[in-house]
Amino acid sequence: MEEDEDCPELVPITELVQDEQTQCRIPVTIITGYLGAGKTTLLNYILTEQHNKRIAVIVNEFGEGSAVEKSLAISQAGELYEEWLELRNGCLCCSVKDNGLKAIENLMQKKGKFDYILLETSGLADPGAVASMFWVDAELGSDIYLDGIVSVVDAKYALQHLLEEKPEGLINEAARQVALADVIVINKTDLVSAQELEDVRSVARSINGLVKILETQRSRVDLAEILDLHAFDSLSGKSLQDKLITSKAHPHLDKSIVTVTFEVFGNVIEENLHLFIQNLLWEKNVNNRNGVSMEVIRLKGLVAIDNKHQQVIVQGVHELYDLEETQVTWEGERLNRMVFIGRNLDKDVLKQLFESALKS
Ligand SMILES: Nc1nc2c(ncn2[C@@H]2O[C@H](COP(=O)(O)OP(=O)(O)OP(=O)(O)O)[C@@H](O)[C@H]2O)c(=O)[nH]1
Ligand SMILES: [Zn+2]
Repeated sequence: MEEDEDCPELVPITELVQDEQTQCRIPVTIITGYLGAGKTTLLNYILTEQHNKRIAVIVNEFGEGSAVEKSLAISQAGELYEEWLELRNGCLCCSVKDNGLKAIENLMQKKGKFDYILLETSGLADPGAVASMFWVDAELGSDIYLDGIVSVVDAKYALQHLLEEKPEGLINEAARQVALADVIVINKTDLVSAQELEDVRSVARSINGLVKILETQRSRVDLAEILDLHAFDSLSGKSLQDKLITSKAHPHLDKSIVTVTFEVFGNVIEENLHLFIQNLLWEKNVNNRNGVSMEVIRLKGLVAIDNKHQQVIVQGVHELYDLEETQVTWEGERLNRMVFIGRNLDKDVLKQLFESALKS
């Protein structure tokens, strides 16, 4: 068994600039996806695949009434272990805030550290809510951090789920899962034609312009494509406009979830940036040109704060957001990059508001 002090060994070279704190913390990847899409198949595949990580899997299913235990599978070098995770009220989603993470941490103390945690949310759960909870805890000094959100999509039924119109005000859960994802696994490709697959791809793309899309049968993915994404602590590299892979498909409904990005040079005044984000996420009083309130599901940004040498990352999931200073110092031009995924978004309005938060 490994020493508690050991860091995970598989640190990607590109991430070595990460702050040291992150390196000893344990990543959590949230696996989401519509009912029956192939989440459990994916987890089983990962657990039985040879890898040199000690991976803990937590399944967050609803509907077990007063159940107080959750199955927790731990795999190491292809060997499986079963553990039980005790949760006070049986629902991880509701327990994470108080004792869920504690339970995971206790278990780690008992069993030695895991290198990685995978958390399957039930098919109808809002992954944003689960993500937010890990995030909140990170601020309390937990040694667990959110690495990314992987959404499994059923190639056969995706279009039906994604394009289904919901009553006014309600958001389409399948679309929300795609909107929040850092990686989409389009599974069951054996059940559809090349054209159908292309349609699924392009609708997913029209919702989330930055997401990485993988295609699988029986959820057999390359683990390197879904683990260690550092999706919540980096927004680096190429220009957003290059990164943004826009789909040819036009969103099918006005209420569709879309991705909006822009880049602006300058220094943003921190206080103004908070106001801008809070109006958007909390007050929800930022309207598009048709006077409809914009609804942001996911927000990411790399910003140049006035008087700060370091690049700052902005992350938002639903109403929760934070600013985090990176170890990277601005060199040359200070280019702010923003990404918004949500409904009724208006790029021009968002960009203008951001520009008015800049130091003149
Ligand atoms: N044809 C086909 N069937 C698949 C594939 N992957 C998974 N399945 C089947 O799809 C069904 C659902 O898979 P699960 O992995 O249980 O899906 P899930 O997302 O965990 O389902 P819930 O937890 O109920 O939401 C199972 O019967 C799988 O055997 C695939 O690539 N092709
Ligand atoms: Zn499942």
